[in-house]
Amino acid sequence: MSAAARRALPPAPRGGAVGVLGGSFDPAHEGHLAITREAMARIGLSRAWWLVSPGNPLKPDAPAALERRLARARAVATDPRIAVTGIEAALGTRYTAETLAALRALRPDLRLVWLMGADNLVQFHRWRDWRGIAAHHPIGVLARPGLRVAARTAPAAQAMERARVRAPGLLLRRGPPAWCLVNIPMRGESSTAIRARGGWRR
Ligand SMILES: Nc1ncnc2c1ncn2[C@@H]1O[C@H](COP(=O)(O)OP(=O)(O)OP(=O)(O)O)[C@@H](O)[C@H]1O
Ligand SMILES: O=C(O)c1ccc[n+]([C@@H]2O[C@H](COP(=O)([O-])O)[C@@H](O)[C@H]2O)c1
Repeated sequence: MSAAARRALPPAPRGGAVGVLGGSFDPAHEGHLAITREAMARIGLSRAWWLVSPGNPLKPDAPAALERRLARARAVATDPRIAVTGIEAALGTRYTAETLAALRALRPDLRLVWLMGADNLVQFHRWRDWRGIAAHHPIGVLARPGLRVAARTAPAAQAMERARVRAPGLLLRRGPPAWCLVNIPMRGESSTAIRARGGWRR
């Protein structure tokens, strides 16, 4: 593990439960902040980390420069319990399964809960080693406008049906494999919409 990766690892209290929200954050928006806070409250997380990705392996277009996205994410993440990190670039990983394996090796004491919006559950079955992610980490899937049905019927949702829990508070109690559709108040913000109205240039 490189010194850069260790430096990029955010602090967290020993034995704590940390929500990990990976994303392009191109750019970060108030929706990210709201869903993270809501997920923390519902799941019972003391910290959250935003992993600003070097680039989503399934997205064809390159995002804005990492340093710019990190700076914007830090400006948006005004809650002191949320840390923003570019650790994936330092680790040289862009596949979530590999990133989470590295984080587990760095901090085996933590319970890391993977957080993602419902849009990502819809294509989760296309992620590298998605079953491995679900085997090691509780997963909170955060409601997103227009995606309720698609999330419920997603191939990965069906494949993981037996591991589904109905209440987010059960995720940590039960431990992996366990996932939950977390019914937070819907937030309409998206980075795509911000870019479309010229609020962010790549
Ligand atoms: N409004 C939202 N409601 C629920 N989840 C969200 C919302 N915005 C982002 N997310 C989730 O947060 C994570 C990071 O999001 P990302 O950086 O891709 O932002 P985005 O707004 O989805 O961007 P884009 O429109 O470019 O896909 C993803 O898991 C995404 O599903
Ligand atoms: O590991 C994969 O195969 C994989 C495929 C698609 C997306 N991801 C991760 O999903 C997270 C959300 O991506 P995005 O672009 O929707 O913000 C981000 O951390 C990506 O690295 C991961």
